[in-house]
Amino acid sequence: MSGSHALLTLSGDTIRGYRLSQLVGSGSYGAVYSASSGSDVIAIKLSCQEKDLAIEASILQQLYYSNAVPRFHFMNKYGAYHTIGMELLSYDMESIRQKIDWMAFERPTLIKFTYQALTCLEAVHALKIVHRDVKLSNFGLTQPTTPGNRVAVRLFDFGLSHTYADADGNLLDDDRNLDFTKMKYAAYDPSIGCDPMPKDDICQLSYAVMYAAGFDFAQQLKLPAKDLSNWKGEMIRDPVNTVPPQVQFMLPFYELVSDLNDIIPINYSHLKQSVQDCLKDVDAASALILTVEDGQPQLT
Ligand SMILES: Nc1ncnc2c1ncn2[C@@H]1O[C@H](COP(=O)(O)OP(=O)(O)OP(=O)(O)O)[C@@H](O)[C@H]1O
Repeated sequence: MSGSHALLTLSGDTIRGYRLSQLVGSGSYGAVYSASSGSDVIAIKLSCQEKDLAIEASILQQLYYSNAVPRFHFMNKYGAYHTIGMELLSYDMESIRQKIDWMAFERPTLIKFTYQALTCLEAVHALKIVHRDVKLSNFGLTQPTTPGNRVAVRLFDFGLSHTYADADGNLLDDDRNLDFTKMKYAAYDPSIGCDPMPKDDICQLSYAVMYAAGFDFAQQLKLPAKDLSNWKGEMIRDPVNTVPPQVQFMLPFYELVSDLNDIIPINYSHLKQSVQDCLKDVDAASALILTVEDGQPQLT
């Protein structure tokens, strides 16, 4: 059995007093289980990638009170695996998208999601951390709270993240030397070899939003490298004529994203206001509501 396959068959094992109950997700190097100890239910992520998991644990700890990421519980070693215990989220945004009509969120949902996702990134960037792997499947929702089934957006999977500057603002290298030119959904600058910076997280968010709106971003990523790069460049040079029809209504946001650079500090209030301006009759800061009927989630 390969190491990664073995990661998927650990239901029933106990880690730090928590019994792994159900596999809730898996990625290239990790598996995530729901796990319980009495009435306490959490998520436990297991991975063989020691360094990535240590970075992720440290970042979740730093962001504990931010309401931007799942709450950190513990880090542990379990046989050959490294583990993180954290708050159990409900759905991730991509798995909801796959289950809803037309595989596209409605405009008010897109607006509320984008607003909250920006708030998450603002908290992350405030600590001089850049996520570098922003995509729809890396945003999750908290467990619904009663009354009303309100949920909040959380950013997770900090395996590729990096603290890019110290407290004095000196830039810090990442000795993992990750190559972001190979990441299809990288923002334009990293795709041509620049180090990913906070504005690139926001650019990746803008790609995630068009995908969430029903634009066939997966097909776009299949373009020859040169064409894909040209398209990303055009999104910056000429958003009016490049932003896909599904998110033309969010042009105020895309225009601001195209103006971001690494010199001028990001004005998150301005970005959030631009999201609000896209749909004036919806309060972008109002809560998202998650309902599930016959296994079919709805996010409004
Ligand atoms: N705290 C959590 N609560 C519930 N589910 C989670 C949680 N964290 C992650 N998941 C689920 O597990 C999946 C894999 O998690 P994660 O993305 O952190 O692993 P990874 O191996 O780093 O993945 P990737 O290959 O995308 O980098 C996610 O897509 C999500 O569905």
